[in-house]
Amino acid sequence: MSLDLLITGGAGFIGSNFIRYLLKHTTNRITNIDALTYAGNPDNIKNFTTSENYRFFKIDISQTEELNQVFDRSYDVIIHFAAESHVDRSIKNAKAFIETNINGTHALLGKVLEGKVRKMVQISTDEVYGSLKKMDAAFTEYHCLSPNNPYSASKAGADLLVRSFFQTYKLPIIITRCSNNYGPYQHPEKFIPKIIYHALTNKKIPLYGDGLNIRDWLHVEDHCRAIYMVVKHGQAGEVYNIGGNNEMTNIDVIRTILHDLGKGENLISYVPDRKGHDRRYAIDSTKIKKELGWQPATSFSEGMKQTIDWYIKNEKWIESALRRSDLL
Ligand SMILES: Cc1cn([C@H]2C[C@H](O)[C@@H](COP(=O)(O)OP(=O)(O)O[C@H]3O[C@H](C)C(=O)[C@H](O)[C@H]3O)O2)c(=O)[nH]c1=O
Repeated sequence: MSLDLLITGGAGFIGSNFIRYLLKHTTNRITNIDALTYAGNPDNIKNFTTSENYRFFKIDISQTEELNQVFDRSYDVIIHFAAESHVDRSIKNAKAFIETNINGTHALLGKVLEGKVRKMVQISTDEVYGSLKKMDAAFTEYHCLSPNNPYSASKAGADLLVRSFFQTYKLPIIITRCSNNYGPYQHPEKFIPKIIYHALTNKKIPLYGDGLNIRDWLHVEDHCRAIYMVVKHGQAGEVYNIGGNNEMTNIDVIRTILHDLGKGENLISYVPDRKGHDRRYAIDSTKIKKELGWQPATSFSEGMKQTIDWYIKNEKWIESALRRSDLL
């Protein structure tokens, strides 16, 4: 059965990959809304317009009048990707993070409360759990939230609002929390595309602190497949962690990419640490594996080769993304 889906933030990295996944594997009707800020890139969605199941509106979710425009119909599911997501930007100025991530989520919850949507999936992050010490176990869905930077605090705030709407109004809402994504169409301010672009153009690669912070890397296509399983089969009120099972130190990520590109380690430049830099993220994804039968399918070495290949072929895309963000 085809579903009527409302996707927020569908011109961003994970959102646009999710729509690509839907157009390839399903016949669902898709309404994509995105504010097209620096990270929501029209280039990411330009091929979608040929599909008759797809429509796009430039909308800021935190502006209720703008949001009303797409409620000319009701939806089966909202899949809520729209978010300010770069930790370094949130440390400089958190205002947009509060507006989009908290007020925007609140505005969408209002639409679910009005009965305009049958189900909502809130796309969140493992950063809301805070940081783990190296030897600790991974975070499960039942860990308390302990965010350490303004970005993760804004996502935790949104998650708690979502939870409260489930508890108070019994609305059919689900939260997913992923680890660090990588793959095509990721904004080059983020670690992996930044390393690739700097290596390709022989620029120094800034490595924060001692380079031993650990992230768990998840290929974006594995993530999109997991989200669609949650859309179809997830239980209201539940949280599902989605991890890549692939923890690496930042220095090892850089070394892998430099090696794949045949570049030397002289490109690495140790720079002062990010303020409040979380040491390690790791999540336990047993729940989604057991309950929904999801598994990550892409190994890091294979996913990284594909990803590097994509950025090599799309160097112009990287430069236009940097220009849109005043970074070039
Ligand atoms: C940009 C940059 C980053 N780093 C380090 C900082 C982190 O330890 C690691 C990854 O950084 P990035 O900013 O790409 O991602 P995180 O801060 O882990 O957060 C990301 O993954 C979570 C799940 C989200 O939810 C965020 O939205 C997403 O941005 O590389 C450097 O050493 N140098 C750099 O130039």
